[in-house]
Order: sequence, then C-alpha cells, then structure tokens
Amino acid sequence: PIPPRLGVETPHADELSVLFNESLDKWGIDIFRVDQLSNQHPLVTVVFSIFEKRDFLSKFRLHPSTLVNYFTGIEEHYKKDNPYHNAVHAADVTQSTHVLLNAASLVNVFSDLEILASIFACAIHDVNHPGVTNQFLINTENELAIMYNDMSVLENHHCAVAFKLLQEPNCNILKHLDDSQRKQLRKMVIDMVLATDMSKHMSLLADLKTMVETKKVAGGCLLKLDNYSEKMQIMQNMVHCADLSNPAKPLPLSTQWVTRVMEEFFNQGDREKALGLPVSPMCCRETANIEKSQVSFIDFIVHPLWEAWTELVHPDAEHILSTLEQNRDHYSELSATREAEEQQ
Ligand SMILES: COc1ccc(-c2ccn(CCC(=O)N3C[C@@H](C)O[C@H](C)C3)n2)cc1OC1CCCC1
Ligand SMILES: [Mg+2]
Ligand SMILES: [Zn+2]
Repeated sequence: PIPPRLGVETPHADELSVLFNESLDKWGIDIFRVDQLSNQHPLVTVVFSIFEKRDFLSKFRLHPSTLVNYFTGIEEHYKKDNPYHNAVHAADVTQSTHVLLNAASLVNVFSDLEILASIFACAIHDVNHPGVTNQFLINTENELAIMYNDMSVLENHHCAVAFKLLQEPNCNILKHLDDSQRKQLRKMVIDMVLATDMSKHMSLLADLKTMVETKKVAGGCLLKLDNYSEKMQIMQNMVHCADLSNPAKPLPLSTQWVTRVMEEFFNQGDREKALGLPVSPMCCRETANIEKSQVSFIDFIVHPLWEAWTELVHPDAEHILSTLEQNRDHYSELSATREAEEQQ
C-alpha cells in the first residue's frame, strides 16, 4: 500500500500541507498545530516531509512504507503521557535542526549522509524517555542505570531502542545503504545522541568556542572542515542547540514548552517526595520559581550556547538570538512582578 502524501492519514491533510509549504523550513512553525493536524503523528509527518523535501527517498533509496513503518514505531515508543519528552518534542527538535542545516554558511559543509544522520538522530534522540532525569534513575537504582553503569543512561537507552527497532520487519530503512554508509551513519547518530546529555554541555560549548575562534582566524569560512571530529563537533552542537531551542522560539511556543517541562519536573518531584528522596532542583511544585528558573537557564546555559552558534553561522542565526534575548527579558519582567506581588 502506498503511504499517504504526508506520511500520515489525517482528515486535515490539506491544511497540514499548506502549513508545511509555508513553514517547514521556518524557525517558529507551530509544532503543536502540526501535532493536531497530523492526528497526533507529528514525528512521522515531520520526518517524512523533511525527507521528501531533501529528496532523501531517492538519494538513499528509502521505501516510503518502510520509512512510515519505522518512524511510526519510533513515534509509538515516545510516551504520550510525558508532558515534555514526547513525540512533539522529537518533531520540534527534528524540524529545528532541519532549519539550522539550511544556514547559508553551512551550505556544502555536510554530505547527504551527514544530513540524513543529523535528522535521524533528532527524530530518535529521546525515544522511550521515561519522563525522569538521569539523576533520578541513578538515585533509584533503576534497571536502566544498572544497564548503563550510570553513564548517560537515558541517551544510551534512546540509541539502543532506535537501532533495535530497525531490525523489526519492514522497518529497515537503511537496507539499501552500503555497509560503510550504514556503519558511518550508526557512529554519527550515536555520537550526536550521546552529546544531548546535559553533562556534556560545557565541553561541547568549549569546543564550539574554539572552532569559532579558529574560524575567525581562517577568514570566516567553514569549508576547510576536513576531519570527522571537527564536523561531528558542529553536528553535535547543532542538535544540542535544537534540543535547547525552546527559549529561542516565538514566545507563544516557548511558554507552552515551559508549562510542559515544569509539569514533567513536578511529577518527578512528587515521585521523589513519595519515595522519601531529596526533591531535585526546580521539581517542587510548592517552591519552584518558574520564571526565575527560565532566566537563569537562559543566562547560564542557553544564551552562551546560542551566542557561540550565532557567531559560527553569522549572520544566519541573528534573529534566533534576538528572539532568545527578548524572551529572557519577558521572563525576567514576569519574575520581578511576581516577586513584587508576593511581597505585598
Ligand atoms: C522549556 O524549559 C526547558 C527546556 C529544556 C531544558 C533542558 C535542559 C537540558 N536539556 C537537554 C536535555 C537534558 O539533559 N535534560 C535533563 C534535565 C536538565 O531536564 C531537561 C528538561 C532535559 N533540556 C530546560 C528547560 O528549562 C529548565 C528546566 C526547568 C526550568 C529551567
Ligand atoms: Mg534527552
Ligand atoms: Zn530532547
């Protein structure tokens, strides 16, 4: 059977294809509307549409129904009742990376296989996420922490689930890649997904800043990327930027992600309380200061990262950085007014 146009059966196919024609390549597409219009199949339709747009079905001889089968399986393994780490987040990070790849200064930097690997890595980067942090899994001696010896527990799990699913019947989308391409893709995907672990953030950012400095020295061009590790550093930072892009999106989208992430954190805090464990930072519904947390998250993590990325791909990401700065000021004003109210 030939899969439907957008990879998913939906009564809103026309509206969805209009939305994609207008905004699939744009920063700030309403991914929550994509979720609604796609009959709650945001990841399948985003991946299918990006692959079509990049002509990957013919470039990599991907069979449409195998593609739909595999990413439907992946989508089903994202837990729908996670407020944050669900298939909408995966679709959001995938589409955001698709946009970042289109930066003028990144044209001709990556091969088709590297682009395929990046999109694939985003689509699967949080698959089967349990809705709690690595630290929670370690503190509760969860079987995943035992399996992965407390090292990037979630990120190892996401990779393993994704590659195991490839072996299911009619799911082997990489069937027509040659062995060396398949081995390269597997290594690149693992390198990118493991780099989404927050514990890698500081070293990733340091590498990115070094690259920006050398790029400045080399007269501003990125084209001289010859070795795997330099290319992979950029790809890892790109996916990490997309994973941390919520505060850099138009405010109506950013605030929905804040509500979702806090709900997931508060659920974890409830579980820690019930287990008599110390409640993790920002996970206590009673005491968390939501706006203040966003301001420090932006000031200490997100802005330094996006400032470095914006320099690397100058001037293509300026509008993203300025949206981030506007949103930061919004949360900062909100937190000041809330504090003033609480004083009264
Ligand atoms: C919309 O708000 C956020 C969106 C994303 C993140 C964020 C931080 C690191 N990542 C990368 C993945 C990761 O490592 N984790 C482990 C843990 C930090 O929870 C994150 C959710 C996922 N993602 C943080 C966000 O806000 C902060 C957390 C509560 C208030 C401030
Ligand atoms: Mg993750
Ligand atoms: Zn993520």
